[in-house]
Amino acid sequence: MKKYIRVVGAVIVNERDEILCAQRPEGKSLPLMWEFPGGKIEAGEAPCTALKRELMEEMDCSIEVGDRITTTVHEYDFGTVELTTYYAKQLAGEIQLLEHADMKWLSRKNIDTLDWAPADIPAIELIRMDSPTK
Ligand SMILES: Nc1nc2c([nH]c(=O)n2[C@H]2C[C@H](O)[C@@H](COP(=O)(O)OP(=O)(O)OP(=O)(O)O)O2)c(=O)[nH]1
Repeated sequence: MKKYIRVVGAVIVNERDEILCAQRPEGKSLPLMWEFPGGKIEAGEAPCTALKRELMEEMDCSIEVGDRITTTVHEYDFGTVELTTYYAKQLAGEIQLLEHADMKWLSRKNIDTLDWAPADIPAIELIRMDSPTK
């Protein structure tokens, strides 16, 4: 059976209703594809705690976690990823790219112009259609 990997992703929205998009590094799975910052939930960890921990580790950024967007399951050759996305707001700190190759802030309507990790596509569609009040 394939490895089942539970992952959380933060959809960070700024005051201009732009979304933070992060590019994966070259040397890992899904190289140079775009994703939401976040990562694997550790054993016994709450999803929201995992998301805050990952954002500190990857971007030195503290966040407030908001509404859940969606949970989707995608089978990759290296395993099955269950991705849950949450809206989030940046609370403090300058975003630092400690693990990612690049980042962009994109408007909702332009968010689908990047080469997203396949597991993210359902969330991308929901975010594009969503209102800017979140
Ligand atoms: N953080 C994050 N990971 C995602 C997204 N979409 C998606 O398919 N993934 C995949 C990529 C990774 O295989 C896994 C997340 O684990 P991770 O963030 O700890 O990834 P990693 O590169 O450090 O680890 P690895 O895959 O090299 O083992 O989920 C997303 O939007 N955000």
